[in-house]
Amino acid sequence: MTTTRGGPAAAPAPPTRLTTERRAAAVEVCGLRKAYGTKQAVDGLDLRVERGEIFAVLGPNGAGKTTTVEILEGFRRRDAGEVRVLGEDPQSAGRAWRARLGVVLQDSRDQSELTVAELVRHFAGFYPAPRDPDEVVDAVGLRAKAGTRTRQLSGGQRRRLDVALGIVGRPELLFLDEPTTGFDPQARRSFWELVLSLRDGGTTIVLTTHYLDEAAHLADRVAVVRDGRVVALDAPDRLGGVAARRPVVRWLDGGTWRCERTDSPTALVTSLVASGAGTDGEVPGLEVTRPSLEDVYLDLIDGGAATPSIAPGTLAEEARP
Ligand SMILES: Nc1ncnc2c1ncn2[C@@H]1O[C@H](COP(=O)(O)OP(=O)(O)OP(=O)(O)O)[C@@H](O)[C@H]1O
Repeated sequence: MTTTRGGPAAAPAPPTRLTTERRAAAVEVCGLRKAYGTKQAVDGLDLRVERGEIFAVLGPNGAGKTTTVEILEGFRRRDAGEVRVLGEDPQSAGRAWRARLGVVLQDSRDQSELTVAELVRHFAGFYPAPRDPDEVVDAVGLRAKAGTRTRQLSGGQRRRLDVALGIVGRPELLFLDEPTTGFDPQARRSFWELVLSLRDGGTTIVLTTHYLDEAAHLADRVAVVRDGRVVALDAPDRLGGVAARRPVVRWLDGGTWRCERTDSPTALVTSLVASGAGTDGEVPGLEVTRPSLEDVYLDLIDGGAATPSIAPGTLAEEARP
């Protein structure tokens, strides 16, 4: 499996045309637009998801993520732009195309008298080459609940069942919309392992999530959507560019918190020690941190509320809670 990592550019280069080559990309979107009345929900969005990658779509509430993903899934019509999903236009693609997709929606409330194993078996019957239903139940960690009626599942167990139904058809492309909402920490971890194993088995995954740690752990690349457009696209550890990732050194100086963003934290710490910052050779409160994906994301969407805006190489005082 080839894991695609992003190129050096922080901002996405808009595709100039969509290719007609079937294996070219899992998803290609160019100039996508969609309005609801006067609300422009998607406003010229471009992106490209490579085959075999986990691609996370991040953005604040109302940014246009669900609208975009629903257009890709063929559930919603666009106003303008070009879209290819597995080489076809979702607006005109047929049942054979749909069978190549797996969709795990944000909100599935259907209650059933069927047991977990029965429902997964039932769904497997819709696809030409399904996975073994029992193996799928195992893979999502529901073996102990295989004989339980689905209406008796907890929220997190129901979400695992949704994932089972999404993958039983052996999809080439899997859409996961906020898949771990309601999961306990252990369930999230084991779900992450499942998603990675699907990717390693060749499934392309488009993941929408509000959990930045989830995106950081899973995604090969992330797109940040704001106001219906992609404002940044890169690997999680490269998003925002080098400057956004510059380490921050914090320390206490005579009762005042100070911090500095620097490319050479070791040199700064050495100089602090040499300058006798602490009476016992220790620098009080010393901390060296690298902005997390969450810090960079918050900077991208609200212009810097998350991290102190410190020019490289300058000292700054910082209020601390
Ligand atoms: N069916 C609809 N009718 C009218 N407006 C809608 C409809 N669906 C979405 N919108 C509006 O379009 C904008 C984009 O919504 P969308 O659901 O795509 O955002 P989102 O990024 O998925 O948000 P969230 O993170 O809250 O799920 C929002 O302003 C929303 O209120």
